[in-house]
Amino acid sequence: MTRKDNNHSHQHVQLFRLRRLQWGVGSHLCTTTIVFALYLLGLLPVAPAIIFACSSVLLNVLFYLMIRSGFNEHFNDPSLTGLQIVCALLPAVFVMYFITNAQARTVFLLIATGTMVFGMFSLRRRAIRNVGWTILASYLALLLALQVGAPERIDWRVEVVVMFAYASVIYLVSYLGGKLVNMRSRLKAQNKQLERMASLDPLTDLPNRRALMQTFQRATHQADRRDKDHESLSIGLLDIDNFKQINDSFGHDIGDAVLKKLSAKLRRTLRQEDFIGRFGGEEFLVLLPETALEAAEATGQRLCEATRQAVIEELPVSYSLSVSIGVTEYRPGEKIEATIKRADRALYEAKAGGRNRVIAANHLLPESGQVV
Ligand SMILES: Nc1nc2c(ncn2[C@@H]2O[C@H](COP(=O)(O)OP(=O)(O)OP(=O)(O)O)[C@@H](O)[C@H]2O)c(=O)[nH]1
Repeated sequence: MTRKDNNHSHQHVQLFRLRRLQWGVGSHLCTTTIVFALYLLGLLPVAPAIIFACSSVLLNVLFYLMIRSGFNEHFNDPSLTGLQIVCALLPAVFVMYFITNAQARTVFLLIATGTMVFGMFSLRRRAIRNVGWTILASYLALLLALQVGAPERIDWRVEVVVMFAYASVIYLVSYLGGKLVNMRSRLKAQNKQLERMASLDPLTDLPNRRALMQTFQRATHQADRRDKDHESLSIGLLDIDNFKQINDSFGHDIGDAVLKKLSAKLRRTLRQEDFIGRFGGEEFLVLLPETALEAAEATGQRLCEATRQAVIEELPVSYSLSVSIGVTEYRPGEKIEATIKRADRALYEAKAGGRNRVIAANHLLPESGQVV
């Protein structure tokens, strides 16, 4: 993955976190509505209701700024889910203190459970459980505060049952959350493997034709954008010479081993930023970004030399392995199939000219009345 791809996916993750913050805002709005409903019902004085609404707004603005500025990256959980849930507890516990009806108080435990369930999608099992225990501990602290400030508002027998029920809910949610986390990481690993399988050639471990075409297409977009600075992009179509003969004389397994070992050797011969993949059979496509035709021809020569020098134990020492290569430069705006076709024609010339060589498709040389 290039640095640009990394940046792109990082921005994507941050955007996703911001979008998830909207859920938090939604839940705050919902709780604020309940708080004001309790006020209208005469179960809560107006001052705590207003303080609750203000602190909700403040918290959400704070979290928004933290994600927007990238400060969230300094946290163990950059999505800040656990922190958001725990911070949302403070105004809730504060407002609960002033609610005169015990039954109305438990509504907040219900909302807190909802937020915990929400945490199941991004928190690990332990973190979910910790959030749950924090909620329960806050509730207990509230009851103790009430015991001191307004003991007539609590019935400890009922509260013990409530807390026991809530502890069971915490256990259940964290258990299910753990299962969900496992499922998610298994799915992620399987997706990665599927992606790998869909883009790699199983024999040579090089990118397959599909991946090659995608990368080539992307490279042409970049070359088209940079056209003003004359950034070139060249390709080479490489074919092992007389490969059928290797199969026929030494067997298909030896043919496979040659493909495998030569692929690795070719990959090592190229620069880090170059790209090589198996185009099909014994044919390979090489993508050479920021490379003009002359330099591409020189790279082709290096690949030819590397093939001649390749030590493949499965072949007799006397066997001289060689490749033929057709290189060409991508012309801004053209279809990749047209570039490949030109490289293929150059490759055909290389084969016809005696193999074990590089032929560059010269832009100006007409062939059968066509410009190649
Ligand atoms: N062992 C092995 N052989 C393969 C594989 N894919 C294609 N081939 C063989 O590669 C050979 C290609 O033969 P041809 O197209 O005649 O080309 P060539 O013998 O290399 O001759 P030139 O290209 O003209 O030099 C065929 O015999 C295919 O069966 C593979 O994965 N493993």
